[in-house]
Amino acid sequence: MKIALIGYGKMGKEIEKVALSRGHEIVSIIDINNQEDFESEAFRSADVAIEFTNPKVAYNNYIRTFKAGVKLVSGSTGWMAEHGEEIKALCQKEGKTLFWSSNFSLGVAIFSAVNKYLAKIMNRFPGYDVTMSETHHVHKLDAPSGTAITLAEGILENLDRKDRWVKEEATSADELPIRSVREGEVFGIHTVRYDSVADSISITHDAKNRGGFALGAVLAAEYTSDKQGFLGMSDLFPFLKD
Ligand SMILES: NC(=O)C1=CN([C@@H]2O[C@H](COP(=O)(O)OP(=O)(O)OC[C@H]3O[C@@H](n4cnc5c(N)ncnc54)[C@H](OP(=O)(O)O)[C@@H]3O)[C@@H](O)[C@H]2O)C=CC1
Ligand SMILES: O=C(O)C1=N[C@H](C(=O)O)C[C@H](O)C1
Repeated sequence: MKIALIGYGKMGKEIEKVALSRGHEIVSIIDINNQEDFESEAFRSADVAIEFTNPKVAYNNYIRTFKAGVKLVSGSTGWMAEHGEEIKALCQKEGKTLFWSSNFSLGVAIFSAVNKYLAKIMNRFPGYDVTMSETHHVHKLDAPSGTAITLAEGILENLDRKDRWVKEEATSADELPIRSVREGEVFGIHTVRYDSVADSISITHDAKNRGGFALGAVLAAEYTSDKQGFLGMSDLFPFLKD
């Protein structure tokens, strides 16, 4: 498969390694200094573009990729609140294609399913209150992490006594607090914790490197090459749905 990379930072370089190891060809690499390449023949020849940049530029990259007629996989976080509805509509009504996930690692796909199941169970156990925390490297621009927001949404959909997530501290019982820590070069740790007066139950995903995110992104690209619409991990792994 012919793959274009948009963003050649920590994730772009990791994805290049995984893509080459799986027999794919990298036909174009777009970073901040060669934006004109969105119009290049090489970029247009890609079966799929994989985008990992930052919250501020991701939306613009999506629009330029759609204009070039190239299918897109993206892991950029922090853009969804502002542009999510428009991008979904372009995919669902205008024939564009984006596979997006806040976290491409297979471990987080499994963790998300367990998180939703645990939240459902906790409807029967009102003595437990839930909190979340996420820890990442100091270079990260967004907080809470995209993964933490997705996990929080999974809890809100399934646990009746919580209505919304908030940053850091809850001020009422219906709020789900997410604490964000930035330290060193941590790849990404997410914990969901239920506390009662008697005990606590925690589930944690701890990424050991960026290889898992990169593998998931390349698997998503392989899946997306002959699909259309707004896609996510529940399309790639339908057996993890509910
Ligand atoms: N979904 C998932 O599984 C994962 C998601 N992420 C997310 O992916 C994103 C990228 O992470 P990471 O690779 O660690 O970040 P990096 O900062 O290491 O890489 C981002 C790259 O994008 C470049 N860039 C900046 N602006 C543009 C632009 N307009 N067009 C093309 N490239 C541009 C940057 O260049 P320069 O440095 O010169 O600005 C940099 O090389 C973040 O939003 C992060 O949260 C990260 C890991 C996993
Ligand atoms: O910026 C990162 O590094 C990561 N970002 C994603 C997120 O915001 O959840 C995924 C992963 O945790 C690494």
